[in-house]
Amino acid sequence: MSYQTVHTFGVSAYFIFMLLFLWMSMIPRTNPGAGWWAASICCTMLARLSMFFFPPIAGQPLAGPLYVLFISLEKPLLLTGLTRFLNLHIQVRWFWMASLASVLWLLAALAAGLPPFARAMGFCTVNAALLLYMGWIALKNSAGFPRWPLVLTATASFALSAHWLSGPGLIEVFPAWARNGFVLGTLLVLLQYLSLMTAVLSLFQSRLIDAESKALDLAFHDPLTGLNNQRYMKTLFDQALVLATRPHHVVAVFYIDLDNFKPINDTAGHAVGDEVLKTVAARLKSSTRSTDICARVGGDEFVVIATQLDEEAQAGEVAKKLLARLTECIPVNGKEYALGASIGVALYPQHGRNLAELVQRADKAMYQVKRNGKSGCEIFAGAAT
Ligand SMILES: Nc1nc2c(ncn2[C@@H]2O[C@H](COP(=O)(O)OP(=O)(O)OP(=O)(O)O)[C@@H](O)[C@H]2O)c(=O)[nH]1
Repeated sequence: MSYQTVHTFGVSAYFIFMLLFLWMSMIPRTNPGAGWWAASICCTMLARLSMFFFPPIAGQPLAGPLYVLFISLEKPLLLTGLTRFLNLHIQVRWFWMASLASVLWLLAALAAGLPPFARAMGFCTVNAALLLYMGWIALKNSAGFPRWPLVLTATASFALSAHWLSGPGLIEVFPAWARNGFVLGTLLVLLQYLSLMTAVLSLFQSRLIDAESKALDLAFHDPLTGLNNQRYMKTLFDQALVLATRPHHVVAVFYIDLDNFKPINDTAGHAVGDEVLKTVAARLKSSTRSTDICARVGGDEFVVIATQLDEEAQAGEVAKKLLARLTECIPVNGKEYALGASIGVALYPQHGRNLAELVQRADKAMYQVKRNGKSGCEIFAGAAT
């Protein structure tokens, strides 16, 4: 591969990568690292461009300084991008100081008239050390981030580190390595940036999926107890009715209002009240079948729908079971809290043909229990259970 071909390929590939990183940095909430990496690959591209326009083989005085300048900017930008991506609290000024030290070394070595090998060795060692550090932090902090892209970043960084470290020695022994080394370097840099790009996109994708599932969860569930919310209860009830095609099939709606819940809030605090509500929800779930529907429809109000009962009498048994579970003491932070529950029951199809009717009648039956002194259960129309 000719000198021009190597650098044309490098510059073109870096340019495309730079555009992609720029694009990623503009997508809201993609990742703060992407902008830094757009800047760092821009420096790599400019470093290559300087080699293209001022080839050192033609003895151009600008080639070396421009290359050194852009590479010295690239490494701290690259590392800063990684610290932003991984949300690390590392003082990035050390990266800049290391890069500055490598440039100062070059100037001092030039002034002292040191041979090219010695000059290059100091500069390359600093770059190799920064890349080694980059690989190490990518590996060490990959938990909670896309693992395989970061392992690839670390691998490419370690390989590039070895490449920088061995470069001056190899060029001394095999001068042709100056060109072959650029081919290898270009491929490794591309691998490193490709892995970073994959990491940004994978993280973005997993955050999107998380946000979507959280939004869905909020749309269908009560955030405190995790039970279904009122809207989703209606959907589930409609689905249950479609399945309720067996003759004599009964669906029972239980409207549950906790008794004396307010005093718990007032004396022990809202946080304890929340824990009590969560325990109530867990007890409702554990006392019903997986095909039944449990929903929180108000502060201390719940609806349970038993979807697959064979006969009316079973509804009374379920109500008693729920009452017994809910009136057991609830332990929170080492203290026990006693609750009661008033439960009204309405049956499908006897008491209503749709959920609104059934809930309204179960609610009416629940109020009858409250009027009769609380903590009990009653089927709509006054039939005692
Ligand atoms: N901790 C907590 N309390 C809530 C929440 N939502 C509503 N509440 C409270 O629940 C209480 C419900 O009021 P009531 O039903 O009158 O209380 P109660 O003492 O059970 O009254 P009875 O039903 O007549 O026995 C109110 O004090 C609300 O502030 C919540 O999410 N968390």
